[in-house]
Amino acid sequence: MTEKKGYAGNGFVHVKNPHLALMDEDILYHLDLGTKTHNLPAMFGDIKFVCVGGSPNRMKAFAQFMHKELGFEGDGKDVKDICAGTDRYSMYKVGPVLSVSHGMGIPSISIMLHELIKLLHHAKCRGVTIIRIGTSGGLGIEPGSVVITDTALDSFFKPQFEQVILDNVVVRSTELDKDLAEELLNCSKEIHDFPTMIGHTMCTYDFYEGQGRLDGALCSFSSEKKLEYLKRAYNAGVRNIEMESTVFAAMCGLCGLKAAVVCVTLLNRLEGDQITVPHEVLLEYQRRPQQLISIFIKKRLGLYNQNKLLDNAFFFSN
Ligand SMILES: O=P(O)(O)O[C@@H]1C[C@H](O)[C@@H](CO)O1
Ligand SMILES: O=c1cc[nH]c(=O)[nH]1
Repeated sequence: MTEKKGYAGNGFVHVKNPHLALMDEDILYHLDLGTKTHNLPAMFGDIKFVCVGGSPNRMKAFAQFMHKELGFEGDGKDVKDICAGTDRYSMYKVGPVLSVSHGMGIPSISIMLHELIKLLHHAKCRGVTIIRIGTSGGLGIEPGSVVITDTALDSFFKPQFEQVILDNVVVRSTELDKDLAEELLNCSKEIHDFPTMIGHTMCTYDFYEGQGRLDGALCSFSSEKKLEYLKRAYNAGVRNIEMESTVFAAMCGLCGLKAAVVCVTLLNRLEGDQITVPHEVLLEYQRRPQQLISIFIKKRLGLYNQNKLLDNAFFFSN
């Protein structure tokens, strides 16, 4: 069974669940938010950009970076974790930007996305763009390159995500918004410090065996088999490998959210498995997608003027 994409005609976020309308209260358990305990439209109604990524520290750093980039007063160091009541995910709001962590892998991001999408729906948000800013393993490209995903592929190089629902397998499309990917690539032309490209991203259920690594606790294949698989992936158009893009693309597509995946590559998987770059270099790599997204957001808000910020602080309130 294949499910059809959502239609985002009116710009609202679609929740495709008839049971929700019958519920008196919706508790977003893993976010420690709820429709009766929080005024979600007042708290989140102005959100236009949602950025998600695996690590809570990265998403806090991104919020602090956006605080500075959008010209808010102060250093943003005291930005509050809205989900501090739970240690599952972290969430920060900076004007129209929401920065949320999702943990590692498909099950973790999927739980976060169910609750985040309902949150945007309850808050009556319109015209939201959602971007995953992550890390990945590169295929045949220079480490530190940034890949903007056009289509997320599964481990068989298919553009689909298989969701098990009860005892059925439902196949969902993993295509992302092509215009958004092009817009992001255009923004990357403002940055000259690292290469950025559009390519397919392979999404796996595991970092080790699932990504053809020889250095896990378990490995049953040869170095030749690994390279043969990774080269086939490269020939299928895959330029990087990570662990969330298929379910992210599928869920956002069905709920009418314009979505993009922008990941930096930490290594070239055709040359090795272990991530050997020093910690400071890793931190600098992780900032690359953030730099790109900051330009994109500022351009969308009309605040980007040849690298000079307009005096925009008074536009926003936290
Ligand atoms: O957003 P992050 O950097 O967590 O994405 C990738 C995919 C996995 O979650 C993780 C593996 O190291 O990094
Ligand atoms: O190789 C890598 C690096 C980061 N994240 C992944 O999923 N794989």
